[in-house]
Amino acid sequence: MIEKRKPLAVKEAINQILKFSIKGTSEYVSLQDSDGRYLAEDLIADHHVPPFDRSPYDGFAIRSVDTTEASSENPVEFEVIDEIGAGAVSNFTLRKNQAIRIMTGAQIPSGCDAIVMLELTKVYKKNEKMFMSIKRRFSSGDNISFKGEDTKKGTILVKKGTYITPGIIALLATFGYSKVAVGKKPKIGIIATGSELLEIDEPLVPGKIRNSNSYMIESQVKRCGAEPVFFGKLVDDLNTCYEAVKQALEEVDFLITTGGVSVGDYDYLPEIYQLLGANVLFNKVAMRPGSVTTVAEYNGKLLFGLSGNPSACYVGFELFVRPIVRTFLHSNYPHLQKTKAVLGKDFLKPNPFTRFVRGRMSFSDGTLIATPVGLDKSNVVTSLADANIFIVLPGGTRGYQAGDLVEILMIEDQIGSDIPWAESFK
Ligand SMILES: Nc1nc2c(c(=O)[nH]1)N[C@H]1C(S)=C(S)[C@@H](COP(=O)(O)OP(=O)(O)OC[C@H]3O[C@@H](n4cnc5c(N)ncnc54)[C@H](O)[C@@H]3O)O[C@H]1N2
Ligand code: MOO
Ligand SMILES: [Mg+2]
Repeated sequence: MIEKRKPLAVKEAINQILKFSIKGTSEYVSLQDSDGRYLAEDLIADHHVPPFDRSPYDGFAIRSVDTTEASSENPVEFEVIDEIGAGAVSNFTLRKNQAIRIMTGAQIPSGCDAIVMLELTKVYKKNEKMFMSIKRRFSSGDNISFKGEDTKKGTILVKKGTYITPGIIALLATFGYSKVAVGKKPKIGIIATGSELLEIDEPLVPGKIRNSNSYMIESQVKRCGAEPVFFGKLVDDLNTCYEAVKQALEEVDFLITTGGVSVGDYDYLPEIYQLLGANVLFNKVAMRPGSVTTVAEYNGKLLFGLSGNPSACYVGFELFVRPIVRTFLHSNYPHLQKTKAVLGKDFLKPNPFTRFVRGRMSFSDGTLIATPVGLDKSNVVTSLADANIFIVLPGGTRGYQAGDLVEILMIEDQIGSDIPWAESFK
């Protein structure tokens, strides 16, 4: 008799897995290599920015008090006593009606309390000396970029657990982080099972297809910030697969298998979990695609038994593996971001189980549109190329029409969410 599996609600399935989520260790990498990683320590300003009062313009440093009488009819004359570019510091202190020619980024000279842009001055020479005149008044503080106006020393600028973007790289460089503490990438083992699978460079022969899942998973593993370790594609043979799974488990933090997880004659994963003595958390989820997704725990390590069907495999990864990886990486936002969008075209299939329709988001006049892409079948591979969202259609509904408001999960977003999106789902 075929085993009858009891489907678990998606929310329950994710909660079961999260119980086994762990934070990984951290490591130091060079600033350039920290791109796209997750900060393992707060980024703190260790000095004021800017570190000194500086000029935001190319112009002249003056004392505003000397401009009190300046007007278009009464230009006020200044003697130019020095000139400095960014990086240079003037040794002079401004006295009455003196100016220093100063370029953008240079430190404000002592005595100066305002900067006049070059365009507002007339520059001329008299008796071998440089002069300039201005025709308007300036107030103290005009055009000065003050020390600490960007940020003050000691401010926590980015919290640990944040995904490192180019803007954060700029801050890390500003504060001299030549080495950056980041969450260590988990090693994720990948095993593809299936006697029908060909290598990607093999020609097609009757009954066989090329292995696409393991490459897809490798790419998903990298997209979510982990390190893939491919252990090969295996024929459907119990002993071969069991030995490979057992060996791989010793070398990785998490293991993903694809295929062989359903109830068929050559689906050996259920037996492998038994032989290992692994604790199966669930082997059926009330969702489409990916209802056969199985997750087991073995000595604290999670084994993700993803479906062999490409779309089901893809969805299973994003829903179940991604939050575990992101937690491991110290992210404070391990969950997929969820938002609402307007359905771009009819989706009339009734939904006994919660459905994760591969879709693409776009904007139209400021409205977020979610359009299903390709055939909505679990064995379909082509729809994945265009997908950047899952449209979540809750179980027990009769289908949806274009214009309906639907919830979407953003699978290409790197920031994530601290709110488990599945909380509101059955
Ligand atoms: N009697 C039942 N049959 C099936 C059930 C069920 O509940 N009762 N569930 C169906 C569902 S739902 C799914 S999903 C699939 C899951 O199958 P498996 O995870 O056991 O995967 P396989 O049988 O190994 O392969 C399924 C399908 O996927 C293709 N495949 C496998 N690996 C790859 C790969 N690396 N790259 C590309 N394509 C791959 C494989 O050729 C098959 O076509 O079971 C249903 N059956
Ligand atoms: O697991 Mo299957 O993908 O529900 O079609
Ligand atoms: Mg099968």
